[in-house]
Amino acid sequence: MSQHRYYIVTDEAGAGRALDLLNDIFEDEGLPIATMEVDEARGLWEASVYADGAAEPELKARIADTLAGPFPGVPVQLEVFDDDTDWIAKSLEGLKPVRAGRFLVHGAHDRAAVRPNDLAIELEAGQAFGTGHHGTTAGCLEMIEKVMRAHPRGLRGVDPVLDLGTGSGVLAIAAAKLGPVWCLATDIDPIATRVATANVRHNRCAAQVNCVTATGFHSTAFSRSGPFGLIIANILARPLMRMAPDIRRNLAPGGSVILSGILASQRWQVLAAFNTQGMRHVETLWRNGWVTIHLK
Ligand SMILES: C[S@@+](CC[C@H](N)C(=O)[O-])C[C@H]1O[C@@H](n2cnc3c(N)ncnc32)[C@H](O)[C@@H]1O
Repeated sequence: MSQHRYYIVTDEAGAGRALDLLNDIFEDEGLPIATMEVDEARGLWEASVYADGAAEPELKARIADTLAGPFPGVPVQLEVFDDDTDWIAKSLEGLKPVRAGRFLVHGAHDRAAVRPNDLAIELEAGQAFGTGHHGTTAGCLEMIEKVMRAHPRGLRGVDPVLDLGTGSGVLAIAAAKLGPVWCLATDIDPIATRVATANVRHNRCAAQVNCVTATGFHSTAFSRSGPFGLIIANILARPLMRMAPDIRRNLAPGGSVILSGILASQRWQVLAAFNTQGMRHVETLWRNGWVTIHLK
């Protein structure tokens, strides 16, 4: 199936503003929205909406309408990815590797950037979200390191880990690179599960990470592998709120939850949904208009 990316080129602040506006309109339709830096020297960023299937002139027009006020004269551009396009590899082209805490997420072309103390995650080409360039992924990487290093019972306190909505597998790989924990990585999208499996192998974490296709908690893999000491879920605010009772049920006593895919404006609603399940807020990280929340 082909995929389309509708995007505008702007600066960092503009990309953040476009991200908020596009999320307000298109989040409910489940369309992935992302910002990324495309030219560090010139300070250029792109804000993009991704959609599957045939190009939709109507969608392009709605995006243009949404952005017309704050971005007068800035055209909405269209890029088409066909089945053979390595779009993650493409999104990594020309981009510097991303640092988040001790992690360095990079493509094969940037192996030389890895420093001796980095926890390097090399992502193979694939059709799944999670290159580290999105604020939610970077926020989760940073939070995973904080939570896993600070646990009073050490890594035993977070083992096993669940990465719900694994995409490229980047967060499960990050958890595995921090130490000897076992991780269940699930995604609703079988293509993502396939890509994650390949990335897990490529990063030599296959003994620690098992990738499974599942919608929410609808799989016996959860009861077989859980309860979990750490649940990481970078999805979107509404599905996360709906899944709050399931997340709580699958959490081990004293366990931690890291949530992302949440706009700053949605933070209180998400916290309320998880407070109702008896969980309390520990810390929030902000990145490019997105928040990453740690609860216990
Ligand atoms: C924003 S991406 C996050 C990918 C990666 N974990 C990261 O942090 O970069 C969200 C992922 O969640 C998956 N997803 C969405 N709804 C889901 C659900 N109900 N159950 C499992 N996975 C879901 C999507 O297919 C997508 O791969």
